Amino acid sequence: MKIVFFGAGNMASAIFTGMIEKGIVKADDIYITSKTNRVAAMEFKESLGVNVSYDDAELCADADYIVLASKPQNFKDVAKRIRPYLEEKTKLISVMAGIQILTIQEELGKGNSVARIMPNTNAMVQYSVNGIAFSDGFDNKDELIDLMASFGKNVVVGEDGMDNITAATGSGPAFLYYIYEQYAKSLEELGFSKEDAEQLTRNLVIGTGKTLSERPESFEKLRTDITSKAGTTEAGLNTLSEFKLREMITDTLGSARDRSKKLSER
Ligand SMILES: NC(=O)C1=CN([C@@H]2O[C@H](COP(=O)(O)OP(=O)(O)OC[C@H]3O[C@@H](n4cnc5c(N)ncnc54)[C@H](OP(=O)(O)O)[C@@H]3O)[C@@H](O)[C@H]2O)C=CC1
Ligand SMILES: O=C(O)[C@@H]1CCC=N1
Repeated sequence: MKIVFFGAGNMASAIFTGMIEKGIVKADDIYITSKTNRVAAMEFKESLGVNVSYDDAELCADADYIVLASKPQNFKDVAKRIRPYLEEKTKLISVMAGIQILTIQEELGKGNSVARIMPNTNAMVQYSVNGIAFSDGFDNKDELIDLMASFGKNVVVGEDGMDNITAATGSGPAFLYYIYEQYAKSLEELGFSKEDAEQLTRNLVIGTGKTLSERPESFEKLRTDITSKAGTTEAGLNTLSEFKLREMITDTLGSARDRSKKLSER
C-alpha cells in the first residue's frame, strides 16, 4: 500500500505516527511532502523511516491514498502539484477543516473518490476521534475505516455533520488543554510552584482519563462519588456552579463550528 501525505505538519504527523506505531502500515508505505520546511520532513524520515519526496510525479505514481493535510488556505497550491499526476485509482483523503468534497473534486478536476476525515492530534497516541464522510461511489470504505481505526475511534457522519464534529472533537482537545492550562495557573495561585502546578494538573488529567477509559460509571456518578456531603468538593462545586460554564463551552463550540462553515463557503 502507498499512502502519500501532502502536508507533514501537526495533523499529518499525528496520523502517520499513529499508523506506524500501531503497525497497520509499514513506514516504507508512507510518503510525505511539505512546502518549504524540508528539515521537519527529513526528521520524520530519520525518526520513523518514512519516505520524503518533493517529486510530485514520484509521489502520485501508484498511490493508493493521497492525504490532503495542508491548511485549507493552501489547498489550491497543493492541488496544482497533484493535478497533473493524479491517477484514477488513487483515493483522496482530506483532513482539511471546512473544505467540501465537491470543492476537492472540482479543484482536482477528476472523478477520484474522496473521503473527508476530521481527526484530532490524539491520533499520535492512537486515540483520535475520526469523523468520516465519503463521496458518492467511494468503494471499499472498510479498508479506509480499518486504516483509521488504527489511530482512533471512527464516527461516520454525512458531510453536513462535519462542521459539528470539527468543533466538538477536531478542535476539542485544544479547548480541554486551555482548561488544563487555567487549572495549573490556579494551582500556582494556591501556592504551588509553576512546575508542581503543571505536574499535578497533568497527573490529575491522566488519572481521570485513565478512570474514564477503564470504568463504566457516568461523569455524574464519578463526580458525586468524590463529593462528600458538606465537604470540600461540594463547597467548590457550589462556587463553580455559579458561573455559566455550559454557556461558555457552548459559545466556544459554536464559534469553532461557524468558522468551519465559513471555510466551507465556495
Ligand atoms: N492540528 C489539528 O489538531 C488538526 C488539524 N486538522 C486539519 O489539518 C490540516 C493541517 O493542519 P496542521 O497540521 O495543524 O497544520 P500545519 O501548519 O502543522 O501543517 C501544514 C502542512 O502543510 C504543508 N503545506 C503547505 N502548503 C503545502 C503545499 N503547497 N504542498 C505540500 N505541503 C504543503 C506545510 O508545509 P510547510 O511546513 O513546509 O509550510 C505543513 O507541513 C488543516 O487543514 C487542519 O484544518 C484537522 C484536525 C485537527
Ligand atoms: O484549528 C483548526 O482549524 C484545525 C481543525 C480542527 C483542529 N485544528
